[in-house]
Amino acid sequence: MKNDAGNLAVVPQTHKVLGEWRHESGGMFDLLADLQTTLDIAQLLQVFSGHLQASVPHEGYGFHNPLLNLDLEQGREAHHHCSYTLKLQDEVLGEWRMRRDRRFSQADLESTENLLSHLLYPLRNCLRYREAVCYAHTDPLTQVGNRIALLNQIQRETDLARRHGTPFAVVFLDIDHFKAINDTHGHGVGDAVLRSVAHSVKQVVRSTDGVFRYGGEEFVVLFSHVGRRDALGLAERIRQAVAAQAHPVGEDGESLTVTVSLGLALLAPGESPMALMNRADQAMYKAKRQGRNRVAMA
Ligand SMILES: Nc1nc2c(ncn2[C@@H]2O[C@H](COP(=O)(O)OP(=O)(O)OP(=O)(O)O)[C@@H](O)[C@H]2O)c(=O)[nH]1
Repeated sequence: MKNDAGNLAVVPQTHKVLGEWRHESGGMFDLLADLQTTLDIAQLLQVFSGHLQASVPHEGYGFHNPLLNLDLEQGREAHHHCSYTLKLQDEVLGEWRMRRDRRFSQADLESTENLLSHLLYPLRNCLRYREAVCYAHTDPLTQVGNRIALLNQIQRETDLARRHGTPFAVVFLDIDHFKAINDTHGHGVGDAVLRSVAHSVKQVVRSTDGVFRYGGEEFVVLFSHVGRRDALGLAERIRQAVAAQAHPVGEDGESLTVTVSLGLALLAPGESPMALMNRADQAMYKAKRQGRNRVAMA
């Protein structure tokens, strides 16, 4: 693959762009208006690519921002590519990549750069919006999804599972005797244990599976496309991973371990997300009654 452009920082050049783009297609004002119509990054890039096609036909494009975990790709692979680091007032917004079968000429690159300069402010708005949504859906202590995020996702996953006839499992997880950890070692250690349990769970599950803090010392994990046997295996792996983790409690190298009780429920025909969660919660209490540090099925 050839990079015809290299990595350039695109900065807004409104004047130059206005003149050239109006001359080339007369579509500049449509572009500016269309770029204001969405706060969704994928949609924004689609709109942008659609406008760019008129002057610089391309087979595919991508946008990457590792800090925000964004890796969007559209279209197909092609032999030639160009990429631009998009910057606005020293803030790196991400990298725009474009691919096509034909080599990019100097005029193509100039048109691309000109149009990209109009993408910067709308793109920054989208990124800010995404950050705000992310923040509102993230538990600040453990950095996993919070209860709002859970309720949104469980509804979505239940709908999808029902539509496609795929299995869907919910795990309720509660740290055993967590109050005693707080009482003995203080809330700072309790908080550290919560963070590290969340981390252990995330290490076990796929990145597409959702991990959420339901509240206090309770977490919920959603397993899409996972049947009963695999869900049981995953819940058991979570239990083992948490139990294997040592948590430092002082300066002298002292550490403690914790265990978790897990309740597992699989979506039944016609069941609501709330009913499914309740069954998983009840199964978790069953695991507690049976002696803790175990997985119980609903
Ligand atoms: N450090 C810390 N503690 C919390 C947080 N949220 C809830 N807790 C504590 O979690 C503890 C939960 O205790 P209990 O509900 O009695 O349950 P448990 O001690 O884990 O006992 P079992 O669930 O029966 O095994 C309480 O002491 C809460 O104060 C938090 O964000 N940080």
